Amino acid sequence: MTELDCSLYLVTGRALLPPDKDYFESLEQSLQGGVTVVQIREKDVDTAEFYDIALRSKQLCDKYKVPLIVNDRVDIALAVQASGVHVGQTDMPVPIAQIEQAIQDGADYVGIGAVWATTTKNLSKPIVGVRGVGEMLQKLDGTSIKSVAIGGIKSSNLLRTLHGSVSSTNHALDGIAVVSEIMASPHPREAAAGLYELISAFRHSNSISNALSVRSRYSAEFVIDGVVDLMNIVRERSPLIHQITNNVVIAQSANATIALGASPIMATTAQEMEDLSKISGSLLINIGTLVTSAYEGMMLAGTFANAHRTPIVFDPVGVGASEFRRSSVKNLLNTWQASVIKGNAAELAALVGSNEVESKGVDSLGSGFKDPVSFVRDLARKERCVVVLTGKTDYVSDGASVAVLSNGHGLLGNITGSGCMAGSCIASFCAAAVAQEGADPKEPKLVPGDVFLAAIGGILALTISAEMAAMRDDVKGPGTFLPALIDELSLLSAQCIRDRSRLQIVSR
Ligand SMILES: Nc1ncnc2c1ncn2[C@@H]1O[C@H](COP(=O)(O)OP(=O)(O)OP(=O)(O)O)[C@@H](O)[C@H]1O
Ligand SMILES: Cc1ncsc1CCO
Repeated sequence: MTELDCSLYLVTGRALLPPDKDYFESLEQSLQGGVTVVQIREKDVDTAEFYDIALRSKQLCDKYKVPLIVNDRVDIALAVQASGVHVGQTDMPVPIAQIEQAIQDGADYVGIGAVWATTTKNLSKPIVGVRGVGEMLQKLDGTSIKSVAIGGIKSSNLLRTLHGSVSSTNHALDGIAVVSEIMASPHPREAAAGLYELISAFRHSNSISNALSVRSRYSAEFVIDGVVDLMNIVRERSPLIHQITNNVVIAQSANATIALGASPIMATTAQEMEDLSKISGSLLINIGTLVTSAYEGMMLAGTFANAHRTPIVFDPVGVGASEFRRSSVKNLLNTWQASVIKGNAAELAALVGSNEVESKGVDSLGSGFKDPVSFVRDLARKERCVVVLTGKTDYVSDGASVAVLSNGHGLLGNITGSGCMAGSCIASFCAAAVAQEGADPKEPKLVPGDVFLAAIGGILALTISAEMAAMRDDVKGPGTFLPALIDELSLLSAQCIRDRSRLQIVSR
């Protein structure tokens, strides 16, 4: 087979056609819209009818110079001189061994899925999940085998699917397979064209960068200027920050948000997530006191946030403490894509299944990672987002650069919820970053704005305010420190950030 362009791989199925839509008309319009490969899949037809459909489909595909692949039936593929035959299930989870087998068998491409299951109540539960796709793609490193993700992919989750389905080695998908969004559409040409445009834009941007980091190099001066700009935007625009957080810190996190200049709404119920997603500048999800009802809200809120290209800051509080937290975090991260994951050393160690750092409930014990710089960089690449590792020193990475931040005060470690407030501050800066850049629907980035700068900004705002609070005469200990910290967040000036920031950028 000649070089296969898998960008937009249509899997047909006459059962999905809208009423009165002719199959061949639909196929031709989807070819005009930019479908690059067609796989015909027919259930419950006899051989003669399948042959007929395959032959006419082949003629249409030839007209548009698009390869035709036949699902499962080698005899029909040969009879109509199709470009190929697809073997194996199309909509069952692909085990990693099957990828290895396909490499050995000399396959031209592999379909990886099912990424998403069918939609129920607006919530797509992943089967393989985009994080699973990324792992499988890594297996294809060094081969010329193309890859296509399949299963429940539609325009509402396309960007999240493309963004998340990239391995740590930056191996991205060659394309996506679509069934119902094109086949069930009364306007398949437009449906295909919209999908094709986004896929090609993403593939282009991912080939020139890793589509995760905004810049390949940052200087400390540039970062501080950027942070000051973002802080001003928080104050000028007062973005709405939707926070689903724990009931230990809910009031102090809301107050920290207001002090910084943003506007909090603390809401957890699934029924209101769609409405809130339309008006929020960013979303914070913190699992500190996770209950089942809030978990449902988190699943939905994140899904809507991705669809609206709104940043999600995720705080997997105490993830190592229980199996419930571990499995919930896994499902959440498989369902939506965070823009920032923030945690202390024990939480981030538990997230990757490492026992390098011990935890005690929500707290981290010991001195942390041996090589925190490499740890945050690798995790950012793996999770396809900015990672913030908190502690006496904070580390922030976009998968390329690492910012090492040495501000803060020991009193932050003596109150509860300083990490949670850091999350609220980061979410406020993320909303400012989106407002600063503005959403360009043609730009294939999951969220607009420089999330790396925003994450650094949130940490600097909290830690420098903490230093200011700790110096005050009225602060006698943790009890008086907390209200003073809220005061200092509201008083924080650009000059104070410039004078006090202690940051170093490590690039490799
Ligand atoms: N000893 C310390 N010195 C300076 N800064 C600190 C110290 N301890 C914590 N901080 C700061 O406090 C913030 C929160 O970090 P920490 O790692 O304590 O979060 P956490 O463990 O998630 O907190 P919590 O679970 O109470 O919300 C970080 O920005 C960090 O820099
Ligand atoms: C103490 C505590 N327990 C669950 S959440 C929380 C707040 C700090 O993470």
